[in-house]
Amino acid sequence: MSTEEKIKDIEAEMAKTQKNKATAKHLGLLKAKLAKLKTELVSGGKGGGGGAGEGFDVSKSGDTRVGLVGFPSVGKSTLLSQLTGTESLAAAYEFTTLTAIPGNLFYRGAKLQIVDLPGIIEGAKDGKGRGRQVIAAARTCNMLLIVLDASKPITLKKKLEYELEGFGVRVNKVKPEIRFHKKDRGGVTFRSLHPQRYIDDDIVRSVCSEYKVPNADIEVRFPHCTVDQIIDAISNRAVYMPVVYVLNKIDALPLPEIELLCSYRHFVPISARTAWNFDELKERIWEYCKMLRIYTKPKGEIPDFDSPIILHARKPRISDLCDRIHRTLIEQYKFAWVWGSSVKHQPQKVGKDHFLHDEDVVQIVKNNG
Ligand SMILES: Nc1nc2c(ncn2[C@@H]2O[C@H](COP(=O)(O)OP(=O)(O)OP(=O)(O)O)[C@@H](O)[C@H]2O)c(=O)[nH]1
Ligand SMILES: [K+]
Ligand SMILES: [Mg+2]
Repeated sequence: MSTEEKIKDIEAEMAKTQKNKATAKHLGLLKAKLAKLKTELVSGGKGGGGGAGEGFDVSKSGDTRVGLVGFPSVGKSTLLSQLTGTESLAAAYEFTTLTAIPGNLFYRGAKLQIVDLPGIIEGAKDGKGRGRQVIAAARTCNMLLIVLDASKPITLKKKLEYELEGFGVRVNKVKPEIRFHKKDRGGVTFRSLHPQRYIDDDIVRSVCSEYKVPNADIEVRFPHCTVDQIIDAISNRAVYMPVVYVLNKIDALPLPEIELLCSYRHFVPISARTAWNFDELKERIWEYCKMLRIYTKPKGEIPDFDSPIILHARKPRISDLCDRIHRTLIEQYKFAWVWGSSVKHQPQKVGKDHFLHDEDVVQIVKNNG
């Protein structure tokens, strides 16, 4: 049986199983199986049946990677061409783009790789179109622009999200606070100090057994964790993806409608064809990429504000900056002078564990200098 067929079988079984307390464990197990099979499809696991998760061969370049995802003919390629100057063929027929096309956007001293992707259609899991490869490529991005056609029903957004979520792409969600720790012995222990409506010992155990985890400690630090969240924690397959919804072809819409659509969270209306509202789009991309600009300052000189070092904001420290500048710099590191919002005094002497903020200026002082 192919992976697609197995997925169909499980979905059929889930559909006919009534949801109640007695079936919760069984359903949880089916969900875990389903998640596992779908991951196989996009990660090129065993036997996906024809090009499973092969993705597209685009080497990563630049400081971050932004993917363009959407239904056919919403204007993804037009957007890539206008935003980066790299020509990607655009036309009025569906599936004009058949592979991934990268372009570069230079913004605030950073180089962002924008990747145009083929259109996705409902049922990517069935291997229709290139949905799977598109999703495999989307998973490698640091953020996504979900491009929507403003003249089409906004409910299409839900269908796209459903496809992405099915393959472990968590759209604008934060990683839930679940501690998952594998052990050598002792079986599976599940703890939570919060009320749990959807999961219990049994369900957690069955998800663990599906993922062949015989021994582990699992602690849920919030109320009413879902089975899907437990599956994500145990399978480690989820990617937490910042997403901006780009509402394209706004030039074809009357003004009151545009105003309404602008008010939705995570939405940016644009016209790719006329490059309307690109300034806001770029600012949003920057915000969602969560990157920091650090300006380095050689002793006795002014910092080079044109070419910052870009760090990714999972709280970078001075030591991360050193690693970016040179592999062995940290060995010669004595201290650093920092100007900016991360310090109280301007400048302030800091150690290598100091956390940096966006636009800090740093002068590194070495042992021998
Ligand atoms: N009115 C209007 N038309 C647009 C805009 N952007 C793109 N289009 C048109 O929409 C059609 C599809 O554009 P593409 O850029 O090929 O769309 P795509 O999403 O890359 O399509 P696929 O690669 O086939 O998935 C073309 O005829 C474009 O000229 C826009 O901002 N306004
Ligand atoms: K098209
Ligand atoms: Mg295209």
